[in-house]
Amino acid sequence: MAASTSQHALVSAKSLCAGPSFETRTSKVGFVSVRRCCLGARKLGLVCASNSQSSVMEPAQLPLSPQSGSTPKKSSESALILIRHGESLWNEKNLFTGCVDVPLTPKGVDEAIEAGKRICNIPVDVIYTSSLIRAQMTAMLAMMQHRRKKVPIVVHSESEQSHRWSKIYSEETKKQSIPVITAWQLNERMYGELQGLNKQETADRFGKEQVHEWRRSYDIPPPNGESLEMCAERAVAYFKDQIVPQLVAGKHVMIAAHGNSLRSIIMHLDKLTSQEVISLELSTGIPMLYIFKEGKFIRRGSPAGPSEAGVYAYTRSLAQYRQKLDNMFQ
Ligand SMILES: O=C(O)[C@@H](CO)OP(=O)(O)O
Repeated sequence: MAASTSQHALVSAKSLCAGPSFETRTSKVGFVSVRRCCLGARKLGLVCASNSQSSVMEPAQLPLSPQSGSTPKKSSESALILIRHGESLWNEKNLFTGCVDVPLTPKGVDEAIEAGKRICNIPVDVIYTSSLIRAQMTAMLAMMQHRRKKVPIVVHSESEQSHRWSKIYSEETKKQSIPVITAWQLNERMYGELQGLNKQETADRFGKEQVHEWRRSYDIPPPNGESLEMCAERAVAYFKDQIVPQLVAGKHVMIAAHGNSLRSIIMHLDKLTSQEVISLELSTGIPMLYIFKEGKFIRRGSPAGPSEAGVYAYTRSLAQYRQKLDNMFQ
């Protein structure tokens, strides 16, 4: 079932994204049970709401925003990479995690490194992560693999002092950096009174159906926690207000986040219904690539590793970027 539905996703996408350079492997897509894909043709709200982060960020360090008076590169396309964090210590123990701030396991570290190899030829100008360490570790470990070798630097916006104390005084050094913006809105959905409980024991105690309803219904929250709908409300609002303006400005964006905050964003990008999104499962550490062009999101599948044979999700401009890296680093 996973293979056939993933295949469906790719076929759907392929019909919209013409060209031979498309991911042909279906097993590594990281999605299962999605019936409708690559339909991100919805006009997005491109108005940038007030940006608490940008008020404390270095203009030279920052991606341009429409509010800054820069001219968006209208004809350009931007890459959007989504990565669910690698396995965490509580994934390994089968515990409900939610907003508890748990680090990666060694396997999760490896997954993040592998994810990085898969995106090492795709441009990244700005990184968004949740405020949770497992997403931040994933973003940093993945970027260590990037061929461009820019340094990801966490933007500290918690106070005027933290902004001032983390200032960089070299324009050249700034150019060789990638801002990493952390946002609680991208956090995993808050799992309420299930946080820290064992998933199997909870199913034994409350019944499989009840626990499945808490885990995979769209609008039924776990006790004192967030439903997927509630999580989507804050994650998608953040995506539209803060991240879309970067894409409109021609910036290439990576988001490292969580199963449910990313499902929310994918629901928005692929226009999935609430029925469709509940059967969408994301693998840990598998990057997903979208192209943002002329106000539309086009799903390009999951990039393959650089040493793997075969074609994948490149567009012409991504292929040119890869060529540039080949020229720079060979
Ligand atoms: O425990 C959690 O926070 C999440 C993600 O690992 O679990 P679920 O699979 O139920 O969404």
